[in-house]
Amino acid sequence: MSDVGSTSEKLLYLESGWGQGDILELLLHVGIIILHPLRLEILAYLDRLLCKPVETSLQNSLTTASPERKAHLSTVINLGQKMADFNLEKKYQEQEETFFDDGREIELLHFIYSNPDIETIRNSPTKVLAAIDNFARTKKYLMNVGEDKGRIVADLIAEVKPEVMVELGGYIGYSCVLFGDAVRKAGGKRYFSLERNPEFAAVIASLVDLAGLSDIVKVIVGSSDVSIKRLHASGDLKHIDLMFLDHYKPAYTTDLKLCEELGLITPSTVLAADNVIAPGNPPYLEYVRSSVEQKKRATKFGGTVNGVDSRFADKTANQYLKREGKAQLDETRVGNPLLIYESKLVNSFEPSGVPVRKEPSFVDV
Ligand SMILES: C[S@@+](CC[C@H](N)C(=O)[O-])C[C@H]1O[C@@H](n2cnc3c(N)ncnc32)[C@H](O)[C@@H]1O
Repeated sequence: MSDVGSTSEKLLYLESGWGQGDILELLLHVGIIILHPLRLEILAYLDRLLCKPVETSLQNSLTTASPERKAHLSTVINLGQKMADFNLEKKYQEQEETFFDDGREIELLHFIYSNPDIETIRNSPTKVLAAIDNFARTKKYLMNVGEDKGRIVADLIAEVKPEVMVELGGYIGYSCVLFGDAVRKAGGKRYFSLERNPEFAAVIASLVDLAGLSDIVKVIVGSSDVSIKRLHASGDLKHIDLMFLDHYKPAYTTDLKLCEELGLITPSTVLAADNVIAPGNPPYLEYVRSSVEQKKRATKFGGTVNGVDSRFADKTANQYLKREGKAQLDETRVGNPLLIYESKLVNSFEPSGVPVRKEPSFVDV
């Protein structure tokens, strides 16, 4: 243990056969594991709350790590609440009992295309987003990521510069237009928007075309797991540099594990997951924060086939029941238990102005 605390640049190397006992347990508990083809590198990094006394030296090991090593970090950004003031003028309409799939998505298209200034909107992602926001502020609520949380991911795109980005859950295309534009500006090649509802997917495609982003954005219609497998099998998707998870909450974990199993997620991948605090996604948070040992232990006991974790409220589990029927999720997926994620909570606001409730035990970064 003292080796770890006093190590600034030196990294510990462990052969992939496990069982190194307490020291490993400690490192897995507090650290990031950087996966290497031949051996596992463990780069210790402590949350402020977890182990303050050795924070500095271990932080140094992070800051002095070579760019190559840093590039191997798998990162999970969990979008939560930011303490900046929310501008009430930007507040979306209240979310009603039925807040999507009631015709409002097509209404949105009529609203935008009947704008007398439509020709000035064309080929401008910013103006398309403003038009969508205008609808959601003055007409009906839309379940978009919105300006505040959207900016966090757009900044992340500028930093990560993904060649290929995937979003799970496109809805009417707000995140797709915002992030597709950001990926293009960052020099990226492809933005895949995976959307199960064909009507919503058609709305996305229409607004992507209006925004002039058809060269970079590809809208994929179908259930995310099926689409991921097909894109991988066809060779169209070989690696995911950045993934935005914003679809069916119980599918966050199963889809992430699928991507891990297919080798689409590597230690350089960054994940941004929306709504993990509110409405909340305990199984996903648990998975991305688990140690290798915890994951291995969990897989021994197995999951349920085609089941939805009982921690999800009925409302979440049945959100898409009307169209899609009962969710079919393969909860037996094991993913790649050797991947460990560094997890950060980024605070923000819902577009309705509601600050997402903070998780009691979480560390802000
Ligand atoms: C919260 S909305 C996405 C909002 C969008 N990302 C934005 O910010 O503009 C969730 C979307 O995920 C879609 N969805 C739900 N389950 C899905 C699945 N398994 N595969 C693909 N799309 C799914 C829904 O149809 C819905 O349009």
